Amino acid sequence: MDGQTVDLTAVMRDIGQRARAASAQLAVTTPEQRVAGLRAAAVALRADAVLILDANARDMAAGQAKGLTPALLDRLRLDEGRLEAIAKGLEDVADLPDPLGAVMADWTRPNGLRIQRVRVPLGVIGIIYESRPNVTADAGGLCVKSGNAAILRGGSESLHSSSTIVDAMRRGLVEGGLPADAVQLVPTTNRAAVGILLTMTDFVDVIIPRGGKSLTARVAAESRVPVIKHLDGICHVYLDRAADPAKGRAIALNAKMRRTGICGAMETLLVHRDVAAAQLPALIEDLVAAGCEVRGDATVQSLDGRVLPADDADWDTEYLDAILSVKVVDGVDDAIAHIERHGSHHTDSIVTEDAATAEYFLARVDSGIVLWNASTQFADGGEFGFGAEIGISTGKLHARGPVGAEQLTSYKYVVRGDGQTRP
Ligand SMILES: NC(=O)C1=CN([C@@H]2O[C@H](COP(=O)(O)OP(=O)(O)OC[C@H]3O[C@@H](n4cnc5c(N)ncnc54)[C@H](OP(=O)(O)O)[C@@H]3O)[C@@H](O)[C@H]2O)C=CC1
Ligand SMILES: N[C@@H](CCC(=O)OP(=O)(O)O)C(=O)O
Repeated sequence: MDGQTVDLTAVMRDIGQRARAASAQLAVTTPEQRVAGLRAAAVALRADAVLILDANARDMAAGQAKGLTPALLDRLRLDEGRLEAIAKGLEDVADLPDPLGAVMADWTRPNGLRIQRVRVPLGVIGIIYESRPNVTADAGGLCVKSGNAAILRGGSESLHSSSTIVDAMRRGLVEGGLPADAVQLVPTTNRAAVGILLTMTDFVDVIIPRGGKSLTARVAAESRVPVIKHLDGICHVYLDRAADPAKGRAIALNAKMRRTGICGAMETLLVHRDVAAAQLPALIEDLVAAGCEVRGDATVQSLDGRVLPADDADWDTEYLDAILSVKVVDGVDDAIAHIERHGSHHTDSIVTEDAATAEYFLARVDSGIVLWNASTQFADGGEFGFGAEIGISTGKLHARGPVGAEQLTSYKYVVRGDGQTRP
């Protein structure tokens, strides 16, 4: 619909109304129906492989013409293997334990009233995310599994790919007995549609923004719908005085270089002053050999001539690239203070053999995920056993860290009496 004169508000309200109706239907489906719908959606994705890959080739050609970086093109690209992984992902989500209807607490009051706290869907979830077609299927699938209707607004470069994925999913959902409108895609790249979505309080229960600074600023300024933030990851690894050098080396290299463009990649390495000279040279050697640019404070620079100077802006930068800032700190309190000041409450890790220092760090660093002797790249729903993820919540309300099907639910109280009235 891009390029046409359309009443965007009417389009978005129609999407909202359909989503609301679908969410009411979904909320009372059985676990078996949702499994059948998701499995049928996976079958439909496989059946539409040629169409989807064709659409993706068009997105890729436009992305190349637009000058997208290799990392962004890789994010956008589908092939048969990736498409199969997406379909398999839907089946994995289908096979997860059903999150709905679980009785979380159950008690009877002296007056005989029986009260149960029961897990229910959130309702309609609007998800705004980058040009990554697999997120379209993962997010739609997790919403359906948890009985929610999804309104998906993927990145503009992925519109053709995401449209064909959503078309296939909707057909599959219907074949499986679920409403097609359980998953809808905003059919335009016009960012005004995002603005409308953020204010559709009658139809949308939760907004999940998954992206960087520009999206953050807009959502903070305009959203009237409650938000579960999935924002930037300025993630740290702290090498403590009691760090095992081999673990530190392996973790730092993996945290930075396994995939540099993801939100869980380490952006700043903090090193205890007492071990900087002993541990940093080998670690910098590994990073440089792997193609990483290292920027550091004066002490770090003195240890290796290839280290470029870091300035104040580096500590607040999410490079999403093969660049790392390294800072020497005076101890765990200094590291925690740095993370509090410059981090983004996403994922932070300590490397140490001292259990007391590790527990001190884990208790005090205020991030969705805190790790001990493990890479920040484990910030991922799949790695947590959630089957897939919407992303990593960097907010504190409702859900923190990886958001899977269970995190897309709320609860309500079901009270059963036999005629009680309140005195
Ligand atoms: N916490 C998490 O789970 C995740 C966080 N991220 C973070 O996302 C960032 C990288 O993503 P990036 O490629 O920059 O994504 P962007 O923030 O550029 O884009 C994400 C989505 O937001 C939309 N958007 C961006 N700005 C606006 C605006 N002003 N108004 C309306 N819509 C807008 C984009 O639309 P359009 O296509 O029009 O640009 C796109 O759909 C990093 O900071 C990364 O850490 C990424 C993945 C997961
Ligand atoms: N959590 C996922 C990556 C999510 C993510 O950051 O995606 P993107 O920024 O689109 O590359 C993972 O660890 O694989």
